[in-house]
Amino acid sequence: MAKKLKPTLVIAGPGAGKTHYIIEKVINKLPLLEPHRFLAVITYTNSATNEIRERLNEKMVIPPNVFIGTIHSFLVRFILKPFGVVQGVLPEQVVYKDVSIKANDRKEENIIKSNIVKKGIVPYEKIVSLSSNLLKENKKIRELVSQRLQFLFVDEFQDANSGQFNIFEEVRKASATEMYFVGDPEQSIMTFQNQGSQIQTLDKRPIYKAINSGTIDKEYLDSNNRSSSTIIDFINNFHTSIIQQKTNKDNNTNNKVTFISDTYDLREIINSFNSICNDRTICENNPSTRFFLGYRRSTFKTVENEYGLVQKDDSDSNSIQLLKECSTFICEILNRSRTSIMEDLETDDLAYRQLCFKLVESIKSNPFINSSEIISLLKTNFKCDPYKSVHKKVQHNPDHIAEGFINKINLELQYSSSIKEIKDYHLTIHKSKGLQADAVLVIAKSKNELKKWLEIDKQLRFEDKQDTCRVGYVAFSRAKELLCIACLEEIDDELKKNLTLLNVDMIPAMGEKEKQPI
Ligand SMILES: Nc1ncnc2c1ncn2[C@@H]1O[C@H](COP(=O)(O)OP(=O)(O)OP(=O)(O)O)[C@@H](O)[C@H]1O
Repeated sequence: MAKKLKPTLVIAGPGAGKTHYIIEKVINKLPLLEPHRFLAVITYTNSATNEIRERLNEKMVIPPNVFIGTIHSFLVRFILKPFGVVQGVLPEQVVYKDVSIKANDRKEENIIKSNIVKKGIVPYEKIVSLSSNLLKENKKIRELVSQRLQFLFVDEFQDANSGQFNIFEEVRKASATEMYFVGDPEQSIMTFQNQGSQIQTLDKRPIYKAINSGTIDKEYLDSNNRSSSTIIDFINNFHTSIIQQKTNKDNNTNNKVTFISDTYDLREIINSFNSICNDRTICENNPSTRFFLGYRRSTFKTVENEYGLVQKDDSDSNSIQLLKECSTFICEILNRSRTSIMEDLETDDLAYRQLCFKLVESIKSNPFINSSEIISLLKTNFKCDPYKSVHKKVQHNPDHIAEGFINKINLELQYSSSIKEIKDYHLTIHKSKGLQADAVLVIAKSKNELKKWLEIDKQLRFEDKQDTCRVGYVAFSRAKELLCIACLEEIDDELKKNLTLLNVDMIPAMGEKEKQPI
């Protein structure tokens, strides 16, 4: 009998090169990939998908039986498309979209969701449960999926929720897929996914279930190719499963982790951070990239123009991406699948793309175009009514969807022209995941938030359902050479003592008068 395939869980901290690891592994496995089977890499963000694709592309022509994409696109392609219609859980034509439902309770919401699925509108969050049910209830489907998948890689595994983990478990049980999960439990910040009552303490989350599972092999990567030794020593205080070693030989800076003290004023904090960056007695090298991080988007919003900070957003600005955005917008606003729109218009794929291109061009040529103008263009070109709703309790606001689309395209166009010159970004800590900068300023909005960020008691970190302590960890670990921390509220002596025990330097803020250039 063939040896049972055990998945491997690779636990790796920040800067360990998780993407690098996956790319190397994929390259090693490709010669073994059978032509009728697939190698799939599941990522959690579009930027990670693009990075893996680009980096593989540099080394080879990516074979057609390699899939790289988000968990939702993976489930649609490998489970819902091939088995959803034949099993009668989905109609022939479907559109997958974000849906907002005004229901009185959870039960009514679920009934509405099931009703609209029958009409071909599949809310994103249903993708996981529909796929999971198909696998769980049908052994044959499990086997077929596993036979089709020779290799499965999951990046950012700490972000997999229980529903997704159950799917990987079903595939594992079918025993034909070699699986690798790569992640960092300390960067598990699930509260962001809006999972409400489903939020669990860290030890109950899938990555910990996997760590404690006898059916999964474990590997630990303890290198950090990103940060200086002072920053690594600092973040090592917090990690619940790894003590990292510095491996980046080119990063020899020894800047101390710094707390900007004696001020709670945002402008004073920013001025002080910039002056530390410019002071060669404190910051050895001139940082060429700087991140300004806060929990909320609004933290730096009021000062972004004053300091020339740019809000960093997920975007990729090539024309294929723009066309994809446009097609998603059209399906979403019309509540129809791409295929059914094309069938009604009696056009082919090329003509459909030309129509999409027309919409993008209309925004390019007039950035001030408004939602009603876009909707009117859409009605003329696609001969459909965007105001037709699918269910009276499912919110459908075409003007809002159109505004979102116009903003997105404008942002991407603007981003593509400015990306090369901009070096200073302000972003939420959640958005900074996976990214890095030479110098990082992290601002806590309150002393309680800061206190949680600095928590070193492993048990309390485990129990933090809100993930506040891990959000701090993600922020701290973005820094390559200089890490500065500040707080918008006065901190007490206990916190000061904690900072000192963590070997953090306290540097008093400079006054408003001495405003520093970036
Ligand atoms: N094996 C390696 N050799 C040299 N440099 C590497 C290696 N792996 C990664 N790096 C570099 O180290 C830095 C951090 O890597 P990367 O961003 O891939 O880490 P990560 O594990 O994804 O971190 P995070 O969890 O914070 O997202 C990058 O500048 C990357 O180019």
